[in-house]
Amino acid sequence: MLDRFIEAKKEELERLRLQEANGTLPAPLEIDRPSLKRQLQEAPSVAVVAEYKRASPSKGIINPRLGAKEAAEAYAAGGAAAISVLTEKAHFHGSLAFLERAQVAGLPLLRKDFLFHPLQIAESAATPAAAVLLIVRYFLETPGTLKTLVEQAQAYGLETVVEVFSEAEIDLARQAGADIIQVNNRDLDTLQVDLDRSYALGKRKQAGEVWISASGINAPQHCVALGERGFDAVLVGTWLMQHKEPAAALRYLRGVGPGMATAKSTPFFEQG
Ligand SMILES: O=C(O)c1ccccc1NCC(=O)[C@H](O)[C@H](O)COP(=O)(O)O
Repeated sequence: MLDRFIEAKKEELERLRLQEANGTLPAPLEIDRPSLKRQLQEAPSVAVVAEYKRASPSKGIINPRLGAKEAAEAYAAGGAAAISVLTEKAHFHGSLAFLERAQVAGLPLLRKDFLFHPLQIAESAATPAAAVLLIVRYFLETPGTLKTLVEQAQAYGLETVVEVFSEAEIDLARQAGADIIQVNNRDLDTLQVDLDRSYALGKRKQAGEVWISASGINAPQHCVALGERGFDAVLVGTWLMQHKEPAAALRYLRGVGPGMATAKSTPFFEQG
């Protein structure tokens, strides 16, 4: 699957190379980007990063009628700590323009895409994104490139969310300087989700890191269980996008009703 995602990026990279050669690459936005890390760290309970996702390889079309601006407003009203925006076009029907529209909520924005080239990071810096996603699996043979991209993003004032699937990938993420680590519960080949991956890998969290569990989260009990294992945040897309009232769905998920607090605790921390 990851190879298919890279293949779909060929045209985009050609365009970016041409823009660089012509001197028409968009300039970095000179704005104060809110910190995703701080926002997730300071949340009193397990934070929700709510995702704007119109379609996906696992579900096909999810909800093309909900606009990015409307979704962002609903997510903010429902208490999201940050918003993830899928910008990948070919498989997720995303667009960079969605980042501009989602900006209305004033929350940190995560650009979710398949990013592996410095020009894609440069292009991200021209958007209001606060952070970009980097998937360790793309850099198993070239861990130096992951480090370079993390540093390039930082130089632009962008944070990085570094996604892992295994213990070995956590080590690579740390070697690259990652301090926001995301465990993806979805197998990128079979597309099956299994929260046990987060439950197992959560034990590797170290002090000073922010951890996010992503994919397949659709119940307050998931947030409670992940909070008990030290996760600072959950990232939820499909379930919120499918819901008629995303703000209400988000409140339900966050357990803001009586007796449903999703406490954050750190019982399984590794010694850093
Ligand atoms: O969502 C997919 O089908 C998918 C397939 C292959 C690679 C990535 C995929 N999703 C990207 C994501 O990281 C998810 O959108 C995110 O974790 C939210 O997941 P969910 O709440 O299950 O929509």
